[in-house]
Amino acid sequence: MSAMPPLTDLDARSAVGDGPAGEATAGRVAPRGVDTTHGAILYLDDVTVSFDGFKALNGLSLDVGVGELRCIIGPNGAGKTTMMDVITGKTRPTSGTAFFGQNIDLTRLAESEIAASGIGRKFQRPTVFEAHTVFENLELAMKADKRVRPTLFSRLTGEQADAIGETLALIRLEDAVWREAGLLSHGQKQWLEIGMLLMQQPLLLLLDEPVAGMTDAETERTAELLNTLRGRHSLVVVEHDMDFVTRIAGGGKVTVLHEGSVLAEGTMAQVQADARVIEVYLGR
Ligand SMILES: Nc1ncnc2c1ncn2[C@@H]1O[C@H](COP(=O)(O)OP(=O)(O)OP(=O)(O)O)[C@@H](O)[C@H]1O
Repeated sequence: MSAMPPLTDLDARSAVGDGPAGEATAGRVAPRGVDTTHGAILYLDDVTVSFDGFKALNGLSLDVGVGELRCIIGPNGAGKTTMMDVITGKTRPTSGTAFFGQNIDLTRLAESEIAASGIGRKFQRPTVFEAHTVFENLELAMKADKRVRPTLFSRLTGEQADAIGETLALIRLEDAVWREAGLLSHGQKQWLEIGMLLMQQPLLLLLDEPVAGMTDAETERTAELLNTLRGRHSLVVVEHDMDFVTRIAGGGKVTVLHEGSVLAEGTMAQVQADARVIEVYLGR
């Protein structure tokens, strides 16, 4: 296990880097113009998605508040993935509206534009660059950020190195910083990918079954990580592991989807006691 060098040395290890001398690129994120003055970051209103007449989403309405960690649960086929696909522009609603803040109409933007506007998505399977180190993965993620001035073939600024150091601490991969990502455990790869998303400073983070395939210890650490992110980012987490959902939901809202729309919404205790939720999901 290689020890992590002081962060001041990190830029010296950088394979790619900053722009011409004197051009500040840290603190680099342009205002993205997401209007959240009404307190919500995501508004889905009466969204329907039909696949050849079959309604994967059927009049789905959902608001997520700024800084909220919203858990989405529901049986297989309830429409959870389709909902994420609508938010990220992968699937267009047949009808209904989807807004990021009050002003950004997600149904009119390309997937890349939505990502650039501040929505990050993590799919179920980790997709890290296996041949690169943990550090390089975080660095590449930061530099893939379209809002950052192109910085290939130059060095990291101190601020960028600090940002990587902070993320490493958050995802607890400081001891693995120079390890090839392909050598990490499944859980570590998942954390690294979350870290890669964080490097792009998303306003809204979508996580699809983040603890699937994790050990109990990894699941516990992931719960701690998400609890740390609560309030700093807005998060939507789709998950089937109810113990995990209980741990990250706290007293916050859990939304239960069923047949493409919201069946119930409330605290974990409230939805767990809901007879309809027990019938279609929890009681199975
Ligand atoms: N491209 C598609 N064409 C036809 N039907 C689709 C398509 N995508 C999804 N569906 C259907 O829409 C429904 C909702 O699927 P979706 O994947 O959103 O559910 P889910 O809640 O994410 O399920 P799971 O928990 O199994 O991941 C399912 O019945 C699925 O078969």
